[in-house]
Amino acid sequence: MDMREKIASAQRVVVKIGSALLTNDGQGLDVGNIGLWVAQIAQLRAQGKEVVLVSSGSIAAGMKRLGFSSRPTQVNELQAAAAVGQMELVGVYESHFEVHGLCTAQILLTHDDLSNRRRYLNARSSLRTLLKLGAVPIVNENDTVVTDEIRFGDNDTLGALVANLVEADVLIILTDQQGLFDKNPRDHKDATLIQHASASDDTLDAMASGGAGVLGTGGMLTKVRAARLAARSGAHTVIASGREGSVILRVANGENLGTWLQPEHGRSASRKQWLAGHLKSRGTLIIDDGAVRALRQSGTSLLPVGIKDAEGTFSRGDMVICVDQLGNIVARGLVNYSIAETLKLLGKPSSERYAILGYEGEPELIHRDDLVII
Ligand SMILES: Nc1ncnc2c1ncn2[C@@H]1O[C@H](COP(=O)(O)OP(=O)(O)O)[C@@H](O)[C@H]1O
Ligand SMILES: N[C@@H](CCC(=O)OP(=O)(O)O)C(=O)O
Repeated sequence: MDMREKIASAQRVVVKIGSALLTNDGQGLDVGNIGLWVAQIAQLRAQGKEVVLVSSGSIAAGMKRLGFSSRPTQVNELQAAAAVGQMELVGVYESHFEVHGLCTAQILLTHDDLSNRRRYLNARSSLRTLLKLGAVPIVNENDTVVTDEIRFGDNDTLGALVANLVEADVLIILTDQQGLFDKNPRDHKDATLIQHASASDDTLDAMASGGAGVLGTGGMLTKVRAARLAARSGAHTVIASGREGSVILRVANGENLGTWLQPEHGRSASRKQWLAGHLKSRGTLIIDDGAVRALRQSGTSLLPVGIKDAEGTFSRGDMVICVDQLGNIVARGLVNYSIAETLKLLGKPSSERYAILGYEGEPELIHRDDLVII
């Protein structure tokens, strides 16, 4: 399959729009272009694709509103600018998406939210639900509550983590350059565009280390690293110019624009590798024959009704092994409930979980996206 087919077959797309692009030469938000990107996202939605938008721009918008002539350097001033600007940013998006009959949702995340497994699952569940309900989630860093040490700092990294979180097929990073060049095109007129590379190619780092623009924070290096991070869950990354006409539609429909950074492994292989290599099992679920068949033959999620017993000390988000009643390993996956909750849910239909637990968790004990059949 070539680029055109791989990217064009993507069902779930994360679009990241950087500060360099979102602002009119540093003079607040570029409302006209935002309208054009929104229209393209609306078209992708009409094609049946799910889209999560990761948008920077709050600091740049707040700077204008608060009268800063250059980007503040103090964290508290950056936080103030972000808090003011985020209001305008989501307001602009909301009014543009409304024209296309789409509803938006604001998601502000911190590094901690994604490194803590429980919060990670909560964020993922909210995002999945929003996508299922047809809303367009608009994600930014929660700048108000973070300081230097715990910031993502740049939204490229955030975009990649969101791509991992929602298991996106493609991450499209829009910036003010046509893509990754072999050296910084701002300083070198003879720089040439890299059209296609493996995300894991470490020679890209030296090419990308030319620094950021005036408003952006990461430059190209964070975009290359973001592609590497996105590749860990099998996502493709395309870095392209947001100023190119219909860029989002053209990239998402497989046109050879910008820089395509390809993952080494496909999504399920990446997921398998990650589950196999990175997490220690914290417990075992003994599943009945019907559940074994459903997992093996239909690739379904694992529901509490198919569980005979559970052992271990696992919490929500931990990796557990699923075995049949003879002890043969069937699957491994990330469990949505702790051992105490699982023991209460054993063999029960999902519809009873509220009555049993007193709150509404996920219907699945392990979602099929978090499950690897052995
Ligand atoms: N090899 C390179 N290819 C393209 N751009 C580069 C390269 N090295 C550095 N850059 C710089 O990265 C900038 C884009 O990064 P940044 O300003 O952080 O944008 P954004 O806000 O969109 O994330 C470009 O304007 C460019 O000057
Ligand atoms: N959260 C910040 C974005 C951080 C940032 O500058 O990101 P980027 O422009 O993508 O390098 C904002 O909204 O201004």
